[in-house]
Amino acid sequence: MLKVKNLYHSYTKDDNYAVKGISFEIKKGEIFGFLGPNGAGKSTTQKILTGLLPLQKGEASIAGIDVKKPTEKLFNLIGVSFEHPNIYSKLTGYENLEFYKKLFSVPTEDPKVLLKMVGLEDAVNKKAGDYSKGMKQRLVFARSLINNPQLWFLDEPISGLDPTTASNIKDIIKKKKDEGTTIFLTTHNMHIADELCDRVAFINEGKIEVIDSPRNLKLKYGEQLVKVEYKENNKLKRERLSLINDKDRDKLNKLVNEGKIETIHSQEATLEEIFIKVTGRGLK
Ligand SMILES: Nc1ncnc2c1ncn2[C@@H]1O[C@H](COP(=O)(O)OP(=O)(O)OP(=O)(O)O)[C@@H](O)[C@H]1O
Repeated sequence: MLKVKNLYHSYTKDDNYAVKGISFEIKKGEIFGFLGPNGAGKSTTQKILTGLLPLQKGEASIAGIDVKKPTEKLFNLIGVSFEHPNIYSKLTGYENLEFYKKLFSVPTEDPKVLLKMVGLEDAVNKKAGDYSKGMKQRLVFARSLINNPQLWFLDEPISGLDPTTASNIKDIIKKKKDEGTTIFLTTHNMHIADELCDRVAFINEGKIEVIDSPRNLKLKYGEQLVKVEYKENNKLKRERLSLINDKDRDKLNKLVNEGKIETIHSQEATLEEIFIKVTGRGLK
């Protein structure tokens, strides 16, 4: 669905690159996470792919359409939800979506259905300028679905939302994936990446350091450990035991056979820990 090859971008049009030769592909129906700290080059890449910045160097195509020469056909295929809402403040939520709808030449969704889906049914006729920050974010999120996009760009879709709203937004993303939508998710929130993404790319200083599924990354870079609590001489003991180290495995087997274990938990590495291991820096 999306193919990117050797993409570069320089804001100063010299060899000072914000994006330094990145390549990746996203398959239809996949949720692909673009994970990296501030200034890594995530937004720059997303802006090139959505036609907001010109493609200076490299290749990119969406469903076979060259991003270098964006056409109406390409814009009909994509949806973009930005982190920082860009809306018409003087129009109501409903009017914002009605206006946006007219920009597409493909069948569009009913604005009221979309607004209800993101919990804005009571604010349909309220001026968008009077919406709270989270409401504006949900309005932009709903708006990005108006053309029922095949490739959906999401930039920090749950940042700053309360837990219930965030959970609703995550459910919508999962539902869209089940319906076959391909999703390019930009974030520095490792939890959402871990929960939603089929594969993630770690981007740092304009370069992709690694691309894999969260599960494979955990298996490859994480230590396989279990945390056990057990009683010995009437005292509660806690230990972290490796599943690959023979001595620790023997100890674990002994504790299991003797029936001493009170609690046991696997200790997987988080994506953030793996990111630090791979890039030598944190995600924030
Ligand atoms: N309009 C601009 N003009 C000049 N340099 C820019 C511009 N926008 C971004 N940059 C620079 O390009 C680099 C990549 O920035 P980018 O916004 O793509 O990072 P990001 O990964 O999206 O970060 P964040 O998580 O903070 O949004 C940074 O060094 C940034 O300072």
